[in-house]
Formats: sequence, C-alpha cells, structure tokens
Amino acid sequence: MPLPRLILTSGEPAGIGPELCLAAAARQWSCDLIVACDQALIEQRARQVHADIRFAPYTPGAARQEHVPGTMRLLHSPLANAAYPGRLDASNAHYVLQLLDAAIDGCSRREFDAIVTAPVQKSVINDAGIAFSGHTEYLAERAGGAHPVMMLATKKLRVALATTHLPLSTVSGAITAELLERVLIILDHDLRDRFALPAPRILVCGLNPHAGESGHLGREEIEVIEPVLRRLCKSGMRLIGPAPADTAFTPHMLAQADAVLAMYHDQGLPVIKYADFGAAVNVTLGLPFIRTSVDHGTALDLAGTGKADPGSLYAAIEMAIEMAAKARRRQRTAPDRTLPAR
Ligand SMILES: NC(=O)c1ccc[n+]([C@@H]2O[C@H](COP(=O)([O-])OP(=O)(O)OC[C@H]3O[C@@H](n4cnc5c(N)ncnc54)[C@H](O)[C@@H]3O)[C@@H](O)[C@H]2O)c1
Ligand SMILES: N[C@H](C(=O)O)[C@H](O)COP(=O)(O)O
Repeated sequence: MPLPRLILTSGEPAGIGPELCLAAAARQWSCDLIVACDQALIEQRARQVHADIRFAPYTPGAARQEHVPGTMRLLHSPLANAAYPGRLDASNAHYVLQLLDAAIDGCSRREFDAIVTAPVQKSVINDAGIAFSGHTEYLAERAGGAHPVMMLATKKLRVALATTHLPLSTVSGAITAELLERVLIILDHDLRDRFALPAPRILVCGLNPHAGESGHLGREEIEVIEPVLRRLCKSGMRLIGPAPADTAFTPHMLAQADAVLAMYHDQGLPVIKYADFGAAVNVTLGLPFIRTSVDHGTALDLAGTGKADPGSLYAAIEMAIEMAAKARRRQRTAPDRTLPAR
C-alpha cells in the first residue's frame, strides 16, 4: 500500500507553529511528511530554537518517501514580510491562507492524503480585511460548501460542536432542526467511517441551563433538539439527550457515549481542554479530505522560545496518518469523495 503523504501547514508565522513543525520533523513518522512554510522563516526559527534539521525542497510530483527524522521536506511559500516571534503583521495574512490553499489544492490533486494544520491567528487575518473565522469554516468553503463539524478528541473523550466560531448572542438562532440534523448525521457517519465505531452512541447536550428546565429556562430543547433526536433515533441512530450540559461530562454520563455533541464552542471545548490540553486533536468532520489540527492557539507568548509543547501536534499527525491509511485501504474498493475544482 502506498505510503500516506501529509501536508503540515505551519500557520501564523509569528506564532509557535513553525517551531512545532521543526519538533515534528525531528521525529520518526510512518508517512511522507511535507511542511508548508516560508524557507527563510523556518531556517531562522530553527536557529532560534537550536533545532538541528536538514531542509530539502519539496516539489509537487516528487516520489513519496518515508519521513527521515531530522529532515524536513519543505514546500516553500513566500512570506510578504519577514516575520518575528510574537509580532503579528497583517501583511502576512495572505501568506497564511496561501499555505492552506496549497494544502487544499494538493488534496484535490490527490498529491496529499491529509492536511495537518498548525495554529493561525484569526484576528490578524481579519485585521487584514479578510473575513475568516477559522480553518474549519475556510476549509469547508474551499471544499465547495461542505458542512464542517468540529470535533476535539483524545483517547478518552470526543467532543463535537453543533456550532463553531459564532458570537454567543447568535448561537440560539443558529441551532435549527435542519442544522442539528445535518451535524448529527455527519457526526454519526464519520464516527463510523473514520473512527471505526460501528454503532456510535452520541450524547447530545441541551442549550440552556438544566436543558431548559422543562421549558422554564428556554424552549430550544423542547422545540428543536428533542424532535430532531426522536426523528433520528427512529432512523437507527443511537442518541441520548438533550442532557443538561453541566452534568453531561460526568463519568456516569460519559460511560454511555462514544462522543458528546455540545451546542456551542465554549460549552464543550473547555471540558476537553481542561482534561487534556496539549494532547487533544481537533479534527474536522464532513470534509471530502482528512484534516486534523492542534488543540491550542498561536501562543505568541511562547513563540521563538522552543518551550511550546508539541504533544497535540504529534497526536494530530498520528491521527491523520491512521485516517489516511484507512482511507487508502477503502479507496481500493470504492472511490473517495472528490473536491470540486477551484
Ligand atoms: N487550530 C488553530 O488554528 C487555533 C486553535 C486555537 C486558537 N487559535 C487562535 O490562536 C490565537 C491565540 O489564542 P489563545 O490565546 O486563546 O490560545 P492559545 O492556545 O494560543 O494560548 C492559551 C495559553 O496556552 C498556552 N499554550 C498554547 N499552546 C501551547 C503549547 N503548545 N505549549 C504550551 N503552552 C501553550 C499559551 O502560552 C497561553 O498561555 C487566537 O487567534 C485563536 O483564535 C487557533
Ligand atoms: N476552536 C478551536 C479551538 O479552540 O481549539 C480553534 O479555534 C481552531 O479552530 P479551527 O481549526 O477552525 O481554526
């Protein structure tokens, strides 16, 4: 079976992404690992953090080769301006998207089997006048309008989100029956398909305190969530809820579920980040390609120090390799979903 080839985007040039890529390059991986970054930037960061890495240019079409620890196959993408650790510069925002575009285009050509992303600074991309709320939404849009589902996963816990990067004031209006049904169908499908769970059990949180307290603390549970769960359970899905979110993550409740669906970002993610920050993987479900990422941000305060913990990036690479290998095995029997042309 051909070796999986991953593209690792190095993210915000002023953040910890480039040095995490260097840490990853130092290790053994059973894949062909290509890093997308500006060459001068990664060489300069290597000097700063004393990383002894040999760089080799990667050109599209090159033969696959197993990653050699201590080397980096580099897909050079030029910065607009020199970047310095901890110093954001909006003129480099297009560069960050350029890295993602190269990764997506490579997936659509089947040159790469998976994308792994180092963190980006969403605010500086917006400061450059580009509407951008996250990789999740950007990748979905570039994948022809796929509906993305964000899930953070550790070995013990999987937390998916019904809504992603939305202001809290808009969350209630966004949770419609149509949205919830779509998210649950994608989550159920990808837990089977990508996580080898033949009959996944999904614990669905309510939106309001105490799941609405029988309608006295909000009616979204009664009017939207419960009818969707009833309908999908009848079609064979194994759904529990809506559960009060404050106790959904207790051991007794988690023992009944393979994944939890939280209604919004800060209902679900603080739990998994509290439990296992630095070891969780952010995986985007519902895309026609594999994408995993870290569970943390750009950590501008640590950039250039070499002190950032690479654990989440390692876990993201491992998960991408497993998923890519599985997808390759499946492709031998059925064609995978394809990306629309750009
Ligand atoms: N995958 C992504 O692209 C991603 C994920 C989360 C946040 N972000 C973005 O990152 C930016 C900064 O976000 P933030 O400040 O809320 O979160 P952050 O994760 O960058 O930092 C929060 C705290 O955690 C520490 N930290 C983060 N990563 C670490 C690591 N690998 N090792 C050790 N300590 C680490 C930081 O030093 C800081 O003290 C924002 O623009 C946010 O949107 C991007
Ligand atoms: N919501 C993610 C987190 O808090 O870890 C993070 O912002 C990354 O999102 P994208 O993968 O969409 O950039």
